Amino acid sequence: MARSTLFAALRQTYFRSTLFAIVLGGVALAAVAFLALRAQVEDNLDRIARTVAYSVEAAVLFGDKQTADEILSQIAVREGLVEVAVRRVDGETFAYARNASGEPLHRLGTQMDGAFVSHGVRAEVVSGQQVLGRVELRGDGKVFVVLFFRVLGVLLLSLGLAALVAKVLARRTEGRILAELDALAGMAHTLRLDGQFERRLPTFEIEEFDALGQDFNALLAEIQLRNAELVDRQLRLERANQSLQHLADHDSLTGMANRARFATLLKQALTEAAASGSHVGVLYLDNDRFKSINDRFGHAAGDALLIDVARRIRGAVRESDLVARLGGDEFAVLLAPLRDVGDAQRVADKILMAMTRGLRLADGVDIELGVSIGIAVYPDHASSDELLLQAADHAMYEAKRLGRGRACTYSPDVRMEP
Ligand SMILES: Nc1nc2c(ncn2[C@@H]2O[C@H](COP(=O)(O)OP(=O)(O)OP(=O)(O)O)[C@@H](O)[C@H]2O)c(=O)[nH]1
Repeated sequence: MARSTLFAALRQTYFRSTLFAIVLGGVALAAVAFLALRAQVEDNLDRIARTVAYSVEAAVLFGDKQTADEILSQIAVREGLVEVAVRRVDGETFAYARNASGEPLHRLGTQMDGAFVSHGVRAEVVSGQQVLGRVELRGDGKVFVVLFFRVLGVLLLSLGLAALVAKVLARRTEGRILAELDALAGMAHTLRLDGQFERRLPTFEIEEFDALGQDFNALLAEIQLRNAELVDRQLRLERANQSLQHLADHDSLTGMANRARFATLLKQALTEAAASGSHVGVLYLDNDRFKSINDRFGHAAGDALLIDVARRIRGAVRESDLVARLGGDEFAVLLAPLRDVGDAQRVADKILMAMTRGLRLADGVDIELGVSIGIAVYPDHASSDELLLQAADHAMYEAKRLGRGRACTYSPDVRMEP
């Protein structure tokens, strides 16, 4: 199907209807003008015919052909007749005058007159009750032609003007429709590209477009509302996911990372260290004689101690280092990146220092803190995450064995008991 724009279709309709109206109006007006003029010219010729009949009555009555000819010549010239004749009752021509001219307009007038106007313009020459003959004449249609073409000219001018006004008005209407339709289509297109649903269409002058615009705005408001709801729902879901993820990754008592998270990040750190050739340190911490604290001061006091130990470890390491509670009274610290084993030992010493001050419980009882720390460094002491954690664990037991409250670095030479 051949497509056309709305405006091409509108323009074609305007053009056809205007042309049709102008042609129809023009033909009707030209016909009316023609008939009115013809009636006037015929009236005039009838009047002239009667004047001629009256003027030649005496000449016809007395058979004075010469006088009749003269009268006919004078009247023909004065009234602009092409020819005028007086014929007797038996049809014989009694007098005749012709007033021919060669000019084209005159010739055209004569033809027009012959074709449309003075067919059989006649008047009887009567003397008393007796009919002496009849006058036959043919007018010069020049006046008729001039008048007719003038009327036609004015008519065409008026129709041209009407066509021009119709065109200007059509363009104006078209412009209004185009502007409002453009605004509607432009909005739909822009929205499709940028999705900025807070935009709104202005009010329109054309009622139908205005109704469409208002419906469009209502739809936009609806979409905006739905979007806001969706975004809100998504945010809540994300928050729920984050808190679920946090629960899955963290120890609920101390808020530190749990064993699973520690294992994941340790594996990741070793992969990166293997690629970059750097070191990764693991500190394995176990509270000293924690069982007796539980037994002496109660489980809640033990919990408070675990929370405090976690806080102290956290405070002794860098922000980028990971502190995790592996379970029970065991903690681990992931030191990544790490320059060398010496740095890991310094961090362990810092942690031990942080434990020197005791913990005062809510009931005023003071508890002494103590941790044993095992140190292992990749790639010096182990080649994988599991072996590294195992090495740190072994070193921690070595620290316990050597008297607790100290740090011990993994050494393959020493046989370590778990
Ligand atoms: N309060 C508290 N106690 C816990 C928690 N998880 C484990 N424990 C206790 O922590 C104690 C751990 O004791 P162990 O590490 O085996 O032994 P220890 O008394 O610390 O002795 P050493 O490790 O040899 O110095 C056990 O009595 C556990 O019941 C916890 O979440 N809260």
